[in-house]
Amino acid sequence: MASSSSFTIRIPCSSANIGPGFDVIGLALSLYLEVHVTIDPSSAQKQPLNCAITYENLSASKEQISLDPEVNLITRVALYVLRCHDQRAFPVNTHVHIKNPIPLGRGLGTSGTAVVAGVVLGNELGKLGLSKGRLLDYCLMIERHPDNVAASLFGGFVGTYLSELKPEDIARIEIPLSEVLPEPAGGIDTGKQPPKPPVGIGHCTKFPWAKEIKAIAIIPDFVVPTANARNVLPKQYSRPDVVFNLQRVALLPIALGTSPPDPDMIYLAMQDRVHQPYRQTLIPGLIEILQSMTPATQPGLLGICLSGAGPTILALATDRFDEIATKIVGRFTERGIECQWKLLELAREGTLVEHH
Ligand SMILES: Nc1ncnc2c1ncn2[C@@H]1O[C@H](COP(=O)(O)OP(=O)(O)O)[C@@H](O)[C@H]1O
Ligand SMILES: N[C@@H](CCOP(=O)(O)O)C(=O)O
Repeated sequence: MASSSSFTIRIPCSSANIGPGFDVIGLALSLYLEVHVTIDPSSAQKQPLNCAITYENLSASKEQISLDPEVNLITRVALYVLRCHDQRAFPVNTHVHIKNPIPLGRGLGTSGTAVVAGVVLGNELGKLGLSKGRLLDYCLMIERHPDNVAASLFGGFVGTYLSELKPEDIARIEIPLSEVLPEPAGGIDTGKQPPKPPVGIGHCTKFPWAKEIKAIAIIPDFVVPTANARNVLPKQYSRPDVVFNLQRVALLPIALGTSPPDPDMIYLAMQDRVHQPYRQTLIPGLIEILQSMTPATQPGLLGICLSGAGPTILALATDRFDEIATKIVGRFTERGIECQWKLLELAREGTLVEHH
């Protein structure tokens, strides 16, 4: 009889863009999604798709998270990876226990961590032995901008890009998400083979990070779904706005990698005209909040931006973390918005799997 086994997957959250690096730059931070997995083929319980999900503190989460393995993002992604390798269900009696302290829909990359978790879960359960580069391909079939998933998978401060693909491969990655992920079919296996990702969809480079820099995440008590925050962006940009961002994004890796950090250079390198101005329609007071804090008026502060698609504000600093956070929280409170804040560090290691 097959023996039981267990392992844990630990995925850091992410802050994408860091100002001008829209869909390019990502930062892995020290708040972790954990997925605890046990497989016990000797136990007699019968579950849909052989998988039971439990989620720690589900009642405390304001969002709806499904515990149906066909619907839950983590297990649905794992099922996609397994089905690409002709494995139709989870191993008999798989138990997936999710611990998620990362607030959902706030710009700290929870959908990216869930997608990475699902891809790594599929790889482990199916004993597929996929390389990290290939895992990224699978992530990019679902989360189609590479900044969050690359940071969460590889860790550190990363720059990412998508490859120029052949026309047939472009068609493969542009197919609707509903055709990639198995659609919930009430436990009935349609037997459909999902499309495998082309090889080498996206790539990632790690930049140096100055050891003095820490990240303060000010997390407002409301959700901005990333899809909504992408829908408010224009389809086209003026040349001056594009050049403005290019000039700053070229400076950003040097600015954040130089020790001791230069606050003026970092503040300048974190300015953006491509996404933040448009997202203020969804985040009351965003631009005023960003403009109200500068290294000249706030000692310890290096730079400030929207984290991912928001509404979280990311302030990079070397010192006076409490004071900086309290001021930003106060700006939201004036607008009737409650916040929590967290002091985070760079998560240099990305996703780790530990077998017990
Ligand atoms: N641990 C998780 N388990 C299941 N679904 C998740 C998990 N984390 C995130 N999600 C899904 O991703 C959505 C949030 O994604 P998104 O709007 O991109 O915000 P974020 O900025 O947090 O990535 C959640 O509403 C939920 O549907
Ligand atoms: N580049 C993306 C990043 C989205 O990050 P998230 O943490 O909000 O999911 C964007 O800005 O849309």
